[in-house]
Amino acid sequence: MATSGADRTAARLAAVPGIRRAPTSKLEQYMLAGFLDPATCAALVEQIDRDVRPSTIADPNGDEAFRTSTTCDLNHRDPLVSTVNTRLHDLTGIPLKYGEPLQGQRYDVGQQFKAHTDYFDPHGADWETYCAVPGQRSWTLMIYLNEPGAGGATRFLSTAKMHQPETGKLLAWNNVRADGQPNADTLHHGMKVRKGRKYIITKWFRERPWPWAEGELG
Ligand SMILES: O=C(O)CCC(=O)C(=O)O
Ligand SMILES: [Fe+2]
Repeated sequence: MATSGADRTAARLAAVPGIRRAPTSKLEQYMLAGFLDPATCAALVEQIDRDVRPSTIADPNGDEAFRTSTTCDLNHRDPLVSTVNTRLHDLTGIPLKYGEPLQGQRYDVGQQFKAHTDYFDPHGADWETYCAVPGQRSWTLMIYLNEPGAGGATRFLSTAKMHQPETGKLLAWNNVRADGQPNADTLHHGMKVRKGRKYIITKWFRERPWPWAEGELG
């Protein structure tokens, strides 16, 4: 049976020239500067600006200000989106069908995504809605598309590391531990932008295939 291959992703990432592993045993995390060139980043920013909606969260916790950014559902029939998506899959070694559709996120001044994990709570009310078909999220890949004037770092609480936005830089981590359970040490905070705007793209991988529409993956 085909599998997502997510368990082999760390070894594959570790072999990428120029990549750095976060110096911690708490989570598997990698950083790669300049993964996307500035022109590609700028073109993605343009696409995000054309079509944003308020960002959402699973299992709302009553805090209306928990995630205040906007989100763009990128169009996978667009050649640029499709090329970037394929590159992210090649990097991880995870087949295309195990990926969620690529999203863009935009943060204006004062907007943030408070400390959260990207995996879904298996006991949460929204588990069925988000995970019945594709299962849990495994890896997260995110890429900074620009450098806001101030603020907008991604802070990992378990390592106390603040990842600063740098155009084209990729950040990757495994949301699942070696024993298959969600890794709470992946808790992270998309910090408030203080000046300018912040743009990123986010790619999440699943344990099982995503229900892609016919022809959408090319
Ligand atoms: O904006 C960031 O730095 C983090 C974004 C994030 O954690 C997410 O979209 O899940
Ligand atoms: Fe996140």
